[in-house]
Amino acid sequence: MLTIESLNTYYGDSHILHGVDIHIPAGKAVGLLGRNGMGKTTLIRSLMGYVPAASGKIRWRENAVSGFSPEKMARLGIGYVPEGRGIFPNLSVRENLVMSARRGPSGRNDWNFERVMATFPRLKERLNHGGQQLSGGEQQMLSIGRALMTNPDMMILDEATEGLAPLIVQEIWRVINQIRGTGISTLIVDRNYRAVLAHTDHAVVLEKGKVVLQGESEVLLASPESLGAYLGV
Ligand SMILES: Nc1ncnc2c1ncn2[C@@H]1O[C@H](COP(=O)(O)OP(=O)(O)OP(=O)(O)O)[C@@H](O)[C@H]1O
Repeated sequence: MLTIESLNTYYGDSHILHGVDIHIPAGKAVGLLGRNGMGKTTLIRSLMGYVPAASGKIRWRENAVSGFSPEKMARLGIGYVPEGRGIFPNLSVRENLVMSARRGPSGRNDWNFERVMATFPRLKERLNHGGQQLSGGEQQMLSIGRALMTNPDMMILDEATEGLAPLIVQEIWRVINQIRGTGISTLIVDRNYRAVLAHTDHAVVLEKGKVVLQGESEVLLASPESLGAYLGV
């Protein structure tokens, strides 16, 4: 569904991504692992069009989409939940959700307001609160809810559980599981490598902007020593 080939990205003179290849098949969940600063967020920002890649190819459903804007990538069906949450703090929970609502590119419309409410009961109790009045966990749920309201075919979640209380973290993973169960492909970055491996089909490890290890998540989870060198675990 999404294929990245030989991606090279720079910030100024700093060469951050070195020929990265990643494939995310339709309906599959892929985890992106690596220590801080290894290029995970840069990879996501490059593929979404926030940071232009210097070279390489990005294909979505067999179409070349390299150089597309973030808006265009979102319209193609990629829901992005950025690190640090992308919500409108001055709008209410309801407004944040309703303004994101649209049919997916393939016509799917099953993620509507009611379904998002059913998925996040906490948000239902906060509908008229402003985005800035929410707790960190509620903001994260709202950010995921907004992406779901666009009826995407793929969701990208960057550090969705960062800084949240354990119960809320569990709740977020529950929702990620649910999203996965509906056939939406996912690309997941999270510091908790065990949780990532438990919720994905395949995982890719980045070190200094290079893919240094990849494999089936189940296999990597069963032999974490192979990850040790790269994740410091
Ligand atoms: N806007 C920027 N300008 C210059 N360098 C940047 C910028 N953003 C990130 N970097 C550098 O690019 C490298 C990769 O950062 P990136 O945020 O992609 O890593 P990451 O694996 O997502 O780590 P983290 O978990 O800390 O977010 C780091 O060396 C970082 O300092």
